[in-house]
Amino acid sequence: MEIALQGSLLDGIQDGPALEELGTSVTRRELSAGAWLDVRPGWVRGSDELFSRLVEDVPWRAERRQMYERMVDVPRLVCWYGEHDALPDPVLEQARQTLSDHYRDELGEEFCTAGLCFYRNGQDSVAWHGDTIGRSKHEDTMVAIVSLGEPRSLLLRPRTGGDTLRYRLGHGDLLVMGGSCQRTWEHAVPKSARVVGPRISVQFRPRGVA
Ligand SMILES: O=C(O)CCC(=O)C(=O)O
Ligand SMILES: [Fe+2]
Repeated sequence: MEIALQGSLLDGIQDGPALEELGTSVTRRELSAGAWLDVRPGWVRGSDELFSRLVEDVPWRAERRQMYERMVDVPRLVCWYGEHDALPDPVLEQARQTLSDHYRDELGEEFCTAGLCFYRNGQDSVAWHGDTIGRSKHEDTMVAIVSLGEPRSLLLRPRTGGDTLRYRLGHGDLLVMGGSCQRTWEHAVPKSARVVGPRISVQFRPRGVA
């Protein structure tokens, strides 16, 4: 009796990151042109510890890319996990599985890859783009983003012009871009002039979408 009680008490105050329920806690927002967003604030409980673990455990890489005739630093650190790579933390494995289960009927396939971005401070950013490398150039798909650490603004705007939407994402929030979102909308994480702490974004995508 005492032991059982202690066990259940320990469950309730269990340390360490874990996933909250997904189910009906996800709110959908229909956008124009067959695009939509699902949002689930605070999906990862204890997310600050997961953030710290990923800062340490992920082999972050600085990338450079050609911009006209110059090579420039990509303003964030990155790490890419393909479908056969072990993810750097069991909570991310669990997140990928839970997302696959939740969206399987609608998506018709699994989330496979994980792209990680580390925004070290307000100077790190990602410019306006859609994730249109691969099948997402022509097909509807989903990109699920888990945000850890300090909140940053994720902006979205329709390619045909229109108002920009702003979501402040951090501390375990989930946002899923779905439908035609990668083709018909663009997204960005702009630089911030304010002093902002670091954020990690984990993007889960189906095979052949980048
Ligand atoms: O930081 C984010 O959540 C977005 C990252 C992103 O759009 C990308 O890597 O394609
Ligand atoms: Fe993106």
